[in-house]
Formats: sequence, C-alpha cells, structure tokens
Amino acid sequence: MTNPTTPATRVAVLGSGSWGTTFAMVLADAGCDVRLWGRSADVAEEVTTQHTNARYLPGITLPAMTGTTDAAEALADAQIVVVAVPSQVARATLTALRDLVEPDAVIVSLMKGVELGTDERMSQVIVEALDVPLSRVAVVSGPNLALEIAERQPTATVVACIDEDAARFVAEACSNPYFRPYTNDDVVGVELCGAVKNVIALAVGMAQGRGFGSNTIATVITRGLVEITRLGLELGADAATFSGLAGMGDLVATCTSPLSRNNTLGRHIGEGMSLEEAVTATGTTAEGAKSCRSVLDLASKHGVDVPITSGVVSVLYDGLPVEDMARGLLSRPQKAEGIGG
Ligand SMILES: NC(=O)C1=CN([C@@H]2O[C@H](COP(=O)(O)OP(=O)(O)OC[C@H]3O[C@@H](n4cnc5c(N)ncnc54)[C@H](O)[C@@H]3O)[C@@H](O)[C@H]2O)C=CC1
Ligand SMILES: O=C(CO)COP(=O)(O)O
Repeated sequence: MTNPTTPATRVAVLGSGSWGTTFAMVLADAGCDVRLWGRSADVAEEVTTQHTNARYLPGITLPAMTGTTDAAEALADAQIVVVAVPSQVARATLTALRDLVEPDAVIVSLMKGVELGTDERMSQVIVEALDVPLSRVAVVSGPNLALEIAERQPTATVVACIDEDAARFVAEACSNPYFRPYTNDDVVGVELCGAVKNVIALAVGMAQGRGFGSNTIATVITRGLVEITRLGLELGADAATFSGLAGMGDLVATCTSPLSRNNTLGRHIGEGMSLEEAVTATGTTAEGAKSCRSVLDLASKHGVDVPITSGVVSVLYDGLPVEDMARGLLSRPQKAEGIGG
C-alpha cells in the first residue's frame, strides 16, 4: 500500500466502463493517484463525488479517485496510461489523445480483442496510434472478471512487457492485498490468450444455451486451449503462457462464469436469439462477437486451423445452427490428440 515517503504513482485510466473503473480501483487501493477518463460527464462526477459507478459496478463503493471527461487533465504527468475502451475503438480513441501522453509514460492495455480490418493485437495498435516503442507497452490479462474484483475478491494476473523494468513498474503499481500481478515478457502470447478465450467462451455459452452439459463444456474448453496454443505458437508466443494465468486461468474463468459477457452472449445465441438481440440483451462489451472474425482471419493468413473459432463465426454471421456447428466439429477427420490439428 502507500509508502508515505515516496510520491504516489500517477495513473490515467482511459475508459470508465466495468474493467476501466475496476482497474482504477485496484490501482487506487494499491496507493496510486488515479484519474479515470470517460465520455460521460455524469459518470465522471459520480466517480469523484459519490465514489460509485452505479451503471457498471452496482453496489460498489470506490476508493478516492478523480473522474474526468477532460483528457488533458487525466493524462497530465501520468506515468502510467491504462487503456480500457473496447478494442475496436482503441485506435481512434488513442490517435485523438496522442499529443497529450507524457513522452516516457508506460501504456497499459487491458483490452482483449483483435482489430477488425488489420488483424492487429492491441499492443500493435497502441504502438501505431501513439507512436511509442513496444518496450513502453504492457498488457495486463488474467482471470479478471471485473465484478468479482470490484468486490475485492482475491485474484492474480499477468503483466506482460518486452521490457522487464516496465513490467515490474506496472506490477508494483497495481499490486494490492486482493490483486497479485506476475510479470512475463510474452506480449504476443498473453494478448492472444485474452482475445481468443473470448471466442471460446462464446462457443461454450452456445453449447450451454443449446442445453449441452459438462462433457461438452469441458471438451470445448480443452480443445479451445489447443486452438489458442496452436495459433500462439505459430505467431511466436511462449508455450508456458498457455498454461498460465492469462491462458488456462482466464479461459476457465471466462468460459465457466455467468458474469462473463462473452459466455452470456453465447448462451443467448444458443437459446435462439439473433446476434443483434443477443448483443442488446448482453448490454456491455463482449469482444469475442467482433474479434472472432479477426482471429479467424489472422489464423487463415498464417495457415493455422481454428475450427472452434470458425464455427463461432459461422453461427454468428452465416446463420449456422449451433447443433450443426457441433456436428461439424465432431465429424472432422480422426487424428491424434495434441496441438497438431
Ligand atoms: N469487464 C471485465 O471483466 C473485463 C474486461 N476486459 C476487457 O476490457 C476492455 C474494456 O471492457 P469493459 O470495461 O468491460 O467494457 P464496458 O462495456 O464495461 O465499458 C466500455 C467503456 O468504453 C467506453 N467507450 C466505448 N466507446 C468509446 C469511445 N469511442 N471512446 C471512449 N470511450 C468509449 C464506454 O462508454 C464504456 O465506458 C475490453 O477489451 C474487455 O475485453 C478485460 C478483463 C476483464
Ligand atoms: O476477460 C474477462 C475475465 O478475465 C471478462 O470476460 P468477459 O469480457 O467475457 O466478461
């Protein structure tokens, strides 16, 4: 917690939705001086004066922090800039703020998506949009369902950065009695795990919505991890990442929790809703609904077979019934178990 002899690390969090607000809370509880930037003046005022963000975190009392809609105010002197907007708007959001970011700030991505059109991971988007070196970009990802963390339930996460000192700086800034960060240098692996597990969680939700039970769920999770691993290894990720917190840890949390928006959206689809109806019923950001297409595209470019992701895209965008997706996956050619195919 706060050391009275050293000044608090100053952090700007961009995005005042459920994870941005919760991570701002994690940082404030770790002793940081936090400014939370969002588009809504009402939310900013509520965060500052009432210490709540009732729309995204009902029933939660936040620690002291400043909410603002003024990006210049949020970013002035910020040593860490945390990005927590939906992946598909990251580039536009950051490009507009580029001149306000302090030259030596470490940029932290909380986002779990792949950009449509470019198939870029969020660290790549940040490097381009802010014109910063990758050594100043860190990724935080793990089994981190916002609503549980906002209740200060214990969990751990991974802070990935190619620069060890930057990873440690971010880990120290967010470490508190209920949030334990581990560092690693596998940015590619950690980001892919975060984005693709959302697609696998959609598939699990679809199976649940269709009425399939534990065997199906376990099969999709296990073969989903194979799919993530196969793609990640092809893109240069470290094999150890997939069995870690950002890999298996987050996959299990997201696929099995009713708090997951991706799992929820998948269940709505499995129960018969259209994509549009399911997005409306889910409410907040379910990244996998869009990223499934960029993940499939990325995998195709690299010649990697991702049958579950492909099935999810077909269900969401081509009207394939969920039971036909299941039949299609099970009727693929026989093979030995492993990441080979
Ligand atoms: N909620 C969770 O449990 C977790 C979410 N994440 C990731 O964090 C990222 C953010 O998700 P959430 O906070 O959960 O989403 P959310 O839907 O709760 O909030 C998104 C926020 O971004 C704002 N926003 C949307 N478009 C914007 C724009 N153009 N400019 C500025 N702000 C904009 C919205 O107004 C809202 O405040 C996603 O990539 C998600 O996958 C990662 C770990 C946990
Ligand atoms: O990433 C998450 C948990 O780690 C949150 O998952 P959802 O976006 O599906 O809610």
